[in-house]
Formats: sequence, C-alpha cells, structure tokens
Amino acid sequence: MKIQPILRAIRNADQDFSMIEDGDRIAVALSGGKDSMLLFLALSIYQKFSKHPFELCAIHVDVGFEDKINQTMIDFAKQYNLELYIEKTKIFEILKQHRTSKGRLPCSLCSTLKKGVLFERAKELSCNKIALGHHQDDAIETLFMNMIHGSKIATFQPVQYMSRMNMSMIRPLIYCKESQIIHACQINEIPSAKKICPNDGITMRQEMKEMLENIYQSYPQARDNFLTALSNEQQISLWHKKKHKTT
Ligand SMILES: Nc1ncnc2c1ncn2[C@@H]1O[C@H](COP(=O)(O)OP(=O)(O)OP(=O)(O)O)[C@@H](O)[C@H]1O
Repeated sequence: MKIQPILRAIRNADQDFSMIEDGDRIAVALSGGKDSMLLFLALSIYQKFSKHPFELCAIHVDVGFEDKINQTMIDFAKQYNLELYIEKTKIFEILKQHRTSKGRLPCSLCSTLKKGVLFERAKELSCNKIALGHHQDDAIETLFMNMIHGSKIATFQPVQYMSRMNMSMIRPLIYCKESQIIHACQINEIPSAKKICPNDGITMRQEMKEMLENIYQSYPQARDNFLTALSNEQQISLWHKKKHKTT
C-alpha cells in the first residue's frame, strides 16, 4: 500500500487538532466516493501506529439513487477486513417530493436527512466520532461559498462537537489536496463506488471548483495561501463597528 503522504497528512491533522483520543470508536461516513473510501482504508492503517488506540467502522447511507453500487463497497470492506454498515433509506423518494423551483433535488435537505440517519446509526453502534472525507480543496470551496453566498468568512471545522447528539465530527483528510487523493486512489487501485446524484455537475460547489481553478491558473500560489489563511489567526483584520449607546 503506497499511501505514506496521506498517512503523514492524517497524523499532522490529528496532532494539530487532537482529532483522535484514547478509546474512540470512529464511524467513517462512507459515501462510496474516492475521498471517504481512501479515508476508511487509511484510518484502518493509521489505527496500527496511532498513539491513541481507537476502533473503526464505516456507515454508508444509501439514499436510493442506484442499487448495484453497494456491492463495490461491500467487496472493498471484505478485501481489507473492515467493518461496514449500509443503511437503506427512502431519502430519494422524499427529495423527489421537494424539488426546488428549478425542478432540482434539494441538496440541503438531502444533506440534513443523510446526517440524521448517519448520527442515529453511529449512536446505535456506540460510536462517539464520525469521520468525514472532506479535504483541503473542499475547505477552500466552502470558504468561498460562504463569502459569496452567505456573507461570512468561515469554513467547516477540522473537529466539531455536536452537543445535542454528544458526537464529534472529524475531518482527518483536511491537509490532503484533492489531487493527492486521486493519485493515492489510482496507484492503490481503491475503487470509487460513487452514486450518480442527478445534481452532480450543477451544484454551487461545482461552480466554486471551476472559479478556483481559474484563480489557480493565474496565481498558482493561491491554493496554499488560502489554506494558510484559514489558520492565520494573528493576521485576521476584520471591521469592528462601535456599539451605539442607546439613551
Ligand atoms: N451517502 C453517504 N453516506 C455516508 N456518508 C456520506 C454520504 N454522502 C456523503 N457522505 C460523507 O460526507 C462527505 C462529503 O460529502 P460529499 O457529497 O461532498 O462527498 P462525495 O463527493 O459524494 O464523496 P467523497 O467525498 O467520499 O469522495 C463524504 O466524504 C462522506 O464522508
């Protein structure tokens, strides 16, 4: 298995953000896409030399887009002796009844419903953490999505504690570039079992991807600088409005 750069990036993220603690039981949220498939396998290897012993499993929430793809995930888990749970749902049926004004499936509802199933199953399986496959490029895309559409300078956190569920979400691939992940999947023949979502290619995220690609072509250093900016707390300089006294 040639995934040393990925393991190094996971170790650095784990050290910088204390992602994994003694006795954790971590459920990888397995979409079947390249990121979470690689994450599942990489964490199973990291488990062997992590300073903090932890248990690992994966949960796939089957939205109902396509059926046959599940077998790829099942075979993958069997090949590497990994613990996988597949949750069949009727999410696709619900989404079809809540189309947007443009006739598209609502991504935010899909994400909320998937998260609900994921958290519930993780709880049943006694997991205290859920690992997501988000990487460096996802973090930068989310930053720009939030600035352009949400008037805020923010991205997702490497570790996020959800008090209502008493569960943490961790993102161990946060220091990996998408290109690194694609390369690691290719050379290690890690299959992708990504289901075809009818919205693929027309999402806001896809628009961000294309916009950022254009920026990187003109300014190749921009990707690394965006990432550094995310934790460059000393250099944050925002406007602080004076509070008006009400008399
Ligand atoms: N159906 C699902 N079941 C379980 N986890 C999921 C599912 N869909 C998404 N996730 C989790 O959410 C993360 C982000 O989702 P997103 O839709 O951006 O990923 P993706 O492009 O479908 O797949 P991946 O990130 O695995 O390549 C995934 O990496 C995965 O951890």
